[in-house]
Amino acid sequence: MFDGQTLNFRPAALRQAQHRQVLTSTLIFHPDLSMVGAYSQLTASQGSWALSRLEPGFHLSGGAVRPLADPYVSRSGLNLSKCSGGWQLDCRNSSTQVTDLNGHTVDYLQLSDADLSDGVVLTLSGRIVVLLHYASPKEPVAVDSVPGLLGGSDNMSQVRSLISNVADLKLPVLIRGESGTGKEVVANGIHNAGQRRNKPFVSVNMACIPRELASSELFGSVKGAFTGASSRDGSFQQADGGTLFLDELGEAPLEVQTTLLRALETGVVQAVGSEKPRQLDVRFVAATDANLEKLIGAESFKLPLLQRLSGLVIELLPLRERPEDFGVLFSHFLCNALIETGQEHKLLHAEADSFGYWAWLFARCAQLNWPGNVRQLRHTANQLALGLMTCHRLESFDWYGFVEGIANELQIKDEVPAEHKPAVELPKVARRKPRDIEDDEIMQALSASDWQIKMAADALGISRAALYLRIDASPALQRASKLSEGELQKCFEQCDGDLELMVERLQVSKQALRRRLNEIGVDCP
Ligand SMILES: Nc1ncnc2c1ncn2[C@@H]1O[C@H](COP(=O)(O)OP(=O)(O)OP(=O)(O)O)[C@@H](O)[C@H]1O
Repeated sequence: MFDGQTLNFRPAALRQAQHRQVLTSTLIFHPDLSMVGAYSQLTASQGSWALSRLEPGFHLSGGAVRPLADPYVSRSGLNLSKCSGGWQLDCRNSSTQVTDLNGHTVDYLQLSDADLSDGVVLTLSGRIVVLLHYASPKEPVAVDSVPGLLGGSDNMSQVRSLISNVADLKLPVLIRGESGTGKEVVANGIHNAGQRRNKPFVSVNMACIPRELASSELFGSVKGAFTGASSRDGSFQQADGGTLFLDELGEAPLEVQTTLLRALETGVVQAVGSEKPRQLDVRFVAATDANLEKLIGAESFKLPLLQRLSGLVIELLPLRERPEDFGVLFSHFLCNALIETGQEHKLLHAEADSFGYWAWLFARCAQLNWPGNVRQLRHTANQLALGLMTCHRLESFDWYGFVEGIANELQIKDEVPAEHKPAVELPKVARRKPRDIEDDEIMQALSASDWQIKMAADALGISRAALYLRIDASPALQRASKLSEGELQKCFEQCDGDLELMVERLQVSKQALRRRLNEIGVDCP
């Protein structure tokens, strides 16, 4: 299959500019029926760049590539490499053609500093997505040195070397970063990279420890210590010899902070009702997305606790500030989700002509400059895999609708602009007659789209109105607007007002449910 076609970036086309920069590209491509997330970098002696004429016929001089099933992408993976003719990028396609997202063939592309700061997305021959952007020069760190932690950005490389430096020390580590940036992954990485890896890793959500039970939750209790007390270990004893992960540290009630601080300062713990203090060997890793300094100012967080726990502070940047990690993470989550739902053939063995759908999707999602967090990215990959379950063929999936849905969810105002139609022709979903669709399929589509009527209707290839009619006609399906006040009240109480849970139980659209609850005067967030 590989025909050795190569894109050639001629150094002559690299324009002079003021700043020394490193251009980094994330490549997602599809050689010989396997998909690869690769990472490469090209150093310019001086700034601004132009991608030059594309001349097929050069040979590959990059390193080996690894299949997506092994998500760790090595720095020695696919490289832009220098050869006598210039810079080369293996494209592995017989009709090498670079297109921008408008589908126009790009023969010569000049990128300004501003373009590169924002990030530029190109699709090559409908099967490779290149995300070009600036990054600063860095020392290579083995990308797989911390298993489970993906990404080759500066931030991830720095986190990896910090983890390696402290893994075997008992130094407490405080991990800071917005929600969903991977703090727990890092905490696990610290534990697994060190000598404690075969000992327990105990995670405690500090927000969930009731203030009146702080001591017994953390240090355990002996039988009869208080009414109903049984003899049990607390989190400290459970983590003896291993790591205690104090998650959501900023949410810990003050009483819990005091109890914790006392144990950290004395180095011993005493089970409630016991006379005997115990010395334990516990390594502390804490995580928070809270502004602890502000909390200290407001006297709701204790400064000495912060000082005790921040032997080393690891800062995780949000994904929007390290766009080069997007491709690797998305392809990893997507591949896992497809494997879990038994659909890996749709990606790993996709027909060559349908790979354009994936390339388009990656390009569009990369172009959203992913304002969400890593967890949302994983959720999106899962949603996509579920959505695809109702489509036997990739072309019958509503790719536009899906990306629009993501944009809405992430509150990105601009929808896919008309001029950003995909480089590949995405046929519209084949329209179907509503009566030809079984209730089961409707149920699956609704469930896969989280009961979002538009998304489900698009996936089924029928109109929204037709879907409502089918729901009304089927005894197995229901609409929020048709639920009785009593039914709603009961479910609201049973679910403690948790809207997500109610949607799951009642199997209706969230928006409609919220509307209906408001109608009957139930306050819901
Ligand atoms: N660098 C990464 N490599 C692989 N998976 C990641 C990475 N970062 C985050 N994830 C995945 O994203 C999801 C959220 O990560 P995690 O729970 O560690 O975030 P968090 O910062 O602890 O979130 P929170 O503050 O809400 O507790 C998990 O599924 C995790 O596996």
